[in-house]
Amino acid sequence: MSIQRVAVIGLGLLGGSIGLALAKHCPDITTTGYDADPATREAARARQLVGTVHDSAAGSVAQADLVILCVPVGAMAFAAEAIRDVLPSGAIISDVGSSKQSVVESLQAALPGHTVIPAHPVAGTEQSGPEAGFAELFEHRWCILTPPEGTPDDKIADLSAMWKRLGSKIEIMDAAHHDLVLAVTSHIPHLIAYTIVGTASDLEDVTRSEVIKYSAGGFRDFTRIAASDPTMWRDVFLHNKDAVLEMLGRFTEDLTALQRAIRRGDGDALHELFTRTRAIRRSIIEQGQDDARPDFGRADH
Ligand SMILES: NC(=O)C1=CN([C@@H]2O[C@H](COP(=O)(O)OP(=O)(O)OC[C@H]3O[C@@H](n4cnc5c(N)ncnc54)[C@H](O)[C@@H]3O)[C@@H](O)[C@H]2O)C=CC1
Ligand SMILES: O=C(O)C(=O)Cc1ccc(O)cc1
Repeated sequence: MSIQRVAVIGLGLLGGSIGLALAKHCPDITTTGYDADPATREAARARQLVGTVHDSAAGSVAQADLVILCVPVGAMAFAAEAIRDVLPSGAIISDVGSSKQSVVESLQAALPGHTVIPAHPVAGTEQSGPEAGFAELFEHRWCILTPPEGTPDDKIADLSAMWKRLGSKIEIMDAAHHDLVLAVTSHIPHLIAYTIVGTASDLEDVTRSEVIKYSAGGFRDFTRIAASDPTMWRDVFLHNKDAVLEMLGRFTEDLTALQRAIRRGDGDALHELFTRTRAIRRSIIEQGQDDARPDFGRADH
């Protein structure tokens, strides 16, 4: 049976975008929603992010055949516990969290006997909150599903079909593998951006105005990433701790090797690495995986 009633818990960037995308691409699907923050519920009503915004999590999921938790990964367990007693028995419970292993564990613990299919739409911006969402966020983007062993195939097919209707491409993988891959492709890049922007602004002989004035190049891209939501990213690092620390160890070794090459004047080592990384960027563009929308994710979006 295809999905007909979707409840969205958490009506910020991701939850709001899902509501708007369902309205755009799946007008046959009824949407309800809830957010713990009353001001966000008001804004969600004003923007019509979902069909009906409820004042309780329980009210929003009572009729749902799919519930999508769109809250920071550290809040997933609380959000799941809040619907435990009212979740319809056949409903799929899913989420959009940026890390998956700890999320699947807490959802299964909070909702025993329910079908849990974690998902990660690899689509977002540095913005957050109910004003930030837009219907096109998921178009041409990957959505990674990490169903635990034993998940019924028809439920995976139903959830995949819905994400495809929102414009996403589907990949299925193990939660632990997801967390390692995303640690190196998303989480550590964010950590580097937070670090470099922090380092630059801490320098005693570089004034804040100089940081702003000369941030036209690569540094400007880092400032966009470093403007990402502090609560969300705190939770990602605390909940994907092992994978992040593993990849951070490798990154630190590589950084040390570069430090040595610079100190020794080893231009060949630098040139070899920069040639390799340039080829990676070019192959991403050739595969059409770069951002086709020039204004996508920019601060002035
Ligand atoms: N921001 C991004 O670019 C992406 C974020 N994600 C993931 O999506 C999730 C949501 O992120 P955003 O939408 O960006 O955050 P957001 O901050 O825009 O929205 C989160 C919303 O959850 C609400 N909330 C928190 N605890 C709650 C609870 N217990 N019950 C109900 N509502 C609650 C907050 O009030 C807030 O409105 C996170 O897990 C994040 O890792 C995934 C892909 C991209
Ligand atoms: O804004 C950007 O560049 C992002 O990288 C957005 C993003 C943030 C978190 C995710 O889990 C997925 C995508």
